[in-house]
Amino acid sequence: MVPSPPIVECRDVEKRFGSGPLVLDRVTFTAQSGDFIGLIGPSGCGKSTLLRLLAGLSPVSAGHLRIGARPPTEASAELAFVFQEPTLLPWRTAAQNVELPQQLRGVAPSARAAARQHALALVNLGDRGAAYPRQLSGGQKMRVSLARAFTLSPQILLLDEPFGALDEMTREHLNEELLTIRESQAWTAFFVTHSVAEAVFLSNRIFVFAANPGRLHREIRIDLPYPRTAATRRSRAYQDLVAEISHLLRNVETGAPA
Ligand SMILES: Nc1ncnc2c1ncn2[C@@H]1O[C@H](COP(=O)(O)OP(=O)(O)OP(=O)(O)O)[C@@H](O)[C@H]1O
Repeated sequence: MVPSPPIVECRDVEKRFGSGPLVLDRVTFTAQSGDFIGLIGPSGCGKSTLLRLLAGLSPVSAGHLRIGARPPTEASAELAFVFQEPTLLPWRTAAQNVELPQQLRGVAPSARAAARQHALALVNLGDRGAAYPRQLSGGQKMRVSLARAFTLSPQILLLDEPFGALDEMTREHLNEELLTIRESQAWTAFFVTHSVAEAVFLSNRIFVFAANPGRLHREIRIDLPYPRTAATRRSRAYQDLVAEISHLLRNVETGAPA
């Protein structure tokens, strides 16, 4: 069988801002369609910067970065970005926030309405479209933010600590919902988190970054079967992986040998 071409090809990518220090040093990996890649590492190791490079929001300083064989700036229509802050416009309802990207792209109102309703239903907010952000909980606002990203039918979903500000229970629910949504959607995810447990739960691959300069230190495959559920968190295999990767991360943070 001929292997399918990677959806992301990143080879010897370097990044520095202006004449500042090297932020990312020779980062090399490929991602296959459907990968769920968790990015973890010490503060300042360049995780968010890598997402911005993938999104074409900032140029690489050196190296080769392609999204579906194209430079990131030519692939922006295939990407959606979800940030830690839900970034909703307070004067628009949840539904109006969700449809904003399509409105900006000139999509006709009837097609917008259908996509909006579908996306809100996906995140279990089908009946809250008329609510304003101030009337929603933190978890619901993040669901709206996810729904807004899904209306773009992205091939690649870039998530920068999307659940970092939420309490643990809400975060665990949203982790499970995200994986359920993934069963019906074909996106590839890059998910930045400071939580090893969250990264292990969601990902089939974890990239552990080291800092100064930021670099890809180690890749770990997470072979736990999908669908993953609350029972996954109770499993020995899951807990062992969380312990092992937490230990690795502590060593990366303190500079001890891995
Ligand atoms: N626009 C910018 N101009 C200059 N330096 C920047 C810019 N954006 C990021 N940096 C620097 O790049 C380095 C990596 O930042 P980045 O936000 O990518 O790290 P991170 O791993 O996501 O950190 P954290 O886990 O704390 O969010 C930091 O030293 C940061 O100060």
